[in-house]
Amino acid sequence: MLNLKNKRISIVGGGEVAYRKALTLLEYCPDIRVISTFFLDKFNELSDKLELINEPYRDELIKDSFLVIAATSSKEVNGKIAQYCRDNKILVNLADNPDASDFIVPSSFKRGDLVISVSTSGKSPSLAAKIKREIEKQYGDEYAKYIEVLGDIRDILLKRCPDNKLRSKILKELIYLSPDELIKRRAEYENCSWIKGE
Ligand SMILES: C[C@@]1(CC(=O)O)C2=NC(=C\c3[nH]c(c(CCC(=O)O)c3CC(=O)O)Cc3[nH]c(c(CC(=O)O)c3CCC(=O)O)/C=C3\N/C(=C\2)[C@@H](CCC(=O)O)[C@]3(C)CC(=O)O)/[C@H]1CCC(=O)O
Ligand SMILES: NC(=O)c1ccc[n+]([C@@H]2O[C@H](COP(=O)([O-])OP(=O)(O)OC[C@H]3O[C@@H](n4cnc5c(N)ncnc54)[C@H](O)[C@@H]3O)[C@@H](O)[C@H]2O)c1
Repeated sequence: MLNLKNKRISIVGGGEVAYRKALTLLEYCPDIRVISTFFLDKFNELSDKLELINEPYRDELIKDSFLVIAATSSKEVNGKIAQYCRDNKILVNLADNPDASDFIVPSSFKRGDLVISVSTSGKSPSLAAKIKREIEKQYGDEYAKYIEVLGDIRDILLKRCPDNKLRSKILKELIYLSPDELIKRRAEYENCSWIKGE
């Protein structure tokens, strides 16, 4: 998982594929520039979150990017973008060429800080999306809160339980508690200064 919070991403293209990648990446990065000669109408709904540049691709427009998605309908333009990125050490994904990409965008979903991603390494994006839909049903919205409490308890243990073995044992057991038991446990740990074994 890359931390993209302080990085710029550029997406070239304004069609269905560019839109899908923009929606996914907005979950991780607040600085996204989209460059295209034409934009689907639904991009207007994201105009306060994305920088939309209505121009044909040129190298200058992506020069300060950390990561670039080449999603135009032109293989030639996508290839040109890939070449520029390679020459300038910018990570690049080509929507039409997984083999020439530095990374592949997986099918993914979030429940708060829980991120689940599925990839078929480019063999079948449809299968990746199907498996994601199956897993999505098993991990509902309640997991956002659940993972938050787990994170709180882990922070407390890192500060107040100096015994590494004990800490690791507790952390491994916590994930089998129900959400209510977990919340009780957080309150217990919050109220004691040092956590020791029985
Ligand atoms: C997961 C997902 C994420 C996303 O896009 O955000 C994603 N594709 C999704 C859907 C999807 N894409 C396509 C279909 C039509 C049916 C089919 O072909 O199966 C469907 C199904 C649909 O629309 O439901 C067509 C397609 N896709 C690629 C090519 C070009 C090629 O392979 O050469 C072509 C043919 C284009 C053509 O015909 O010209 C390439 C890639 N697509 C990837 C990701 C990467 C591999 C991921 C992996 O294998 O795990 C990779 C390699 C590159 C990349 O994009 O990083 C997203 C699911 C989102 C979700 O619902 O969760
Ligand atoms: N990765 C995937 O999941 C996936 C899925 C389907 C298709 N594809 C591939 O992705 C590409 C895009 O698919 P799409 O359905 O979004 O296509 P699309 O035709 O809807 O959109 C292409 C976009 O590229 C823009 N464009 C073309 N030339 C440009 C240039 N020189 N500069 C800037 N913008 C330019 C167009 O204005 C348009 O907005 C295709 O190559 C397709 O083969 C990938």
